[in-house]
Formats: sequence, structure tokens, C-alpha cells
Amino acid sequence: MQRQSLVIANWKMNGSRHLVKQLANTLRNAPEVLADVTVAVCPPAVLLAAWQSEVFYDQVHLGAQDVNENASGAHTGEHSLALVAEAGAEYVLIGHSERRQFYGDTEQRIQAKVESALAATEPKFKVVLCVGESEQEREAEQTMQVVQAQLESALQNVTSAKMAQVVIAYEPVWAIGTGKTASPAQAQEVHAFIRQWLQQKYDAAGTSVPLLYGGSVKAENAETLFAEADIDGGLIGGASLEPEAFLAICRAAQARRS
Ligand SMILES: O=C(CO)COP(=O)(O)O
Repeated sequence: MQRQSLVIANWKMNGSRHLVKQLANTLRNAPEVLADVTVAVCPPAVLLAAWQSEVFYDQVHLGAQDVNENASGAHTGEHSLALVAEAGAEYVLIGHSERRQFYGDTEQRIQAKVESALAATEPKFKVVLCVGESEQEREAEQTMQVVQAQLESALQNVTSAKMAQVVIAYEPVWAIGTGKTASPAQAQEVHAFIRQWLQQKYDAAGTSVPLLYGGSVKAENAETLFAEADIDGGLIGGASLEPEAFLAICRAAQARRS
């Protein structure tokens, strides 16, 4: 099955209004890429509005890097789904390893965030669930158990019908921001495992879920990663801060289709 290519920029705590303009202009000048590849950008939430005024919605989608599971209330510093939706977000990253490691995102909170995001109707968010093992877990040959436990926990109450809104990003923690990319074969092995798990739980609905690889994806390695059967695109950190590099990665995702 040929799934649509998807590339998502995760700016993390980086970027500026200037970079919004630069990346928007770079992407706007490549309509042939945007016609073939779904591209979403997740800037810091305070820059969503700047993107909203720059970008044609039907060309580049916007996303939030995280969201609070509650609808509103006394949660200083947090953003609700309604707030990020108002700022233009259609995608939301949930369970990024940096949030799991440093900001208290337990399995239970991630599950709650996934369920709140999938319950929202205006808009119907695309939930990008991030999973991945640490270096020690890989060395102990626990990669598949760790990934499976993360999927089981986050998706335990998610039905097949809702899976049309779900994207899974496999991001091995040891490859994030380290320059150590998983080899295409290493990434494909885990993606195939995730695909099999999804198909077992969701049948056909599991076949349609896009699977993204993240972790030191660069213009130079994107094409070989995206050539793998179960890698439908990427979740890009550092390279998404360089407009030309990010566009080159989007072009590599476009090449995957042909
Ligand atoms: O964490 C990532 C994207 O969410 C990957 O970051 P890098 O591309 O900087 O390794």
C-alpha cells in the first residue's frame, strides 16, 4: 500500500519570526513538492500565529509540540487543544522523548493527551504519537518491548475508526540531536514491527497509519531512510531550522513516491 508521504518539522524551543518567514518563503516556492508531500510545521506555540499569517493552509499544515490533556483551567504555562486549534494547529505531537524524559510525561499522561486530542472535534486533530527506546534499552535488546509497551499504553482505548487521525513517529532517543542516525535497516526493522503491531490490533486501519522516522534526519540521509518500505516520512528537529535542508528532506519524501 502506498501511503502519502509526510514530513513534520519540530522546531523544539528554537526559531523566530524571521525563521517563520524564511521557511514559509522557501516552501511556498516549491509548490510541486507540497502537491505530493504533506508538510506540517510545529514551531513553539507562541509562533503559531506568525505562521498563520504567512502560510496558505491548504499547503503547509501547522502543529503544536505538546498539549495539555485538560480542557481549561489553572495550568500555568500549558496550552489546551482549543488554544492551539485557535492558533491554527491541526497536528499535535504527543509523547516526544524530551517531554517523557524532562517534563513529566508519564505513560498515563500520554494516554490522557492522546485520548483528549482524539476526542476533539474542532478540528479533528492529527495526533503524532512519538515512541522510541533509549541507548541502554537498545543495548539490552529491549527495543521492541519498549516500543510495544509505549504503543499499548497510549493506544489502549483508541478504536480503529480513530486511527485515521493517528501518526506514529519512531524516534530512538539515542539518535535525537546526536548526529547518530539509525541506519535505514535499523529504522525499518522497528517500523515493520510497529506496522505489524498496528495491523494485529486494527486490521486494515493499521495499514493506513503513517509511520515517521525521527532522529538526526538530514538532507544527506533522508532519501535512503525514506526508501524503506515502512518509513512514510520524517519528524525533523535540527534540520527543520535550515529552510533549504528541510526542503531537501521534503524532496526526498517526494522521491519516495516515484
Ligand atoms: O526529536 C526530533 C524530532 O522530534 C529529532 O531531532 P533531530 O532531527 O534534531 O535529531
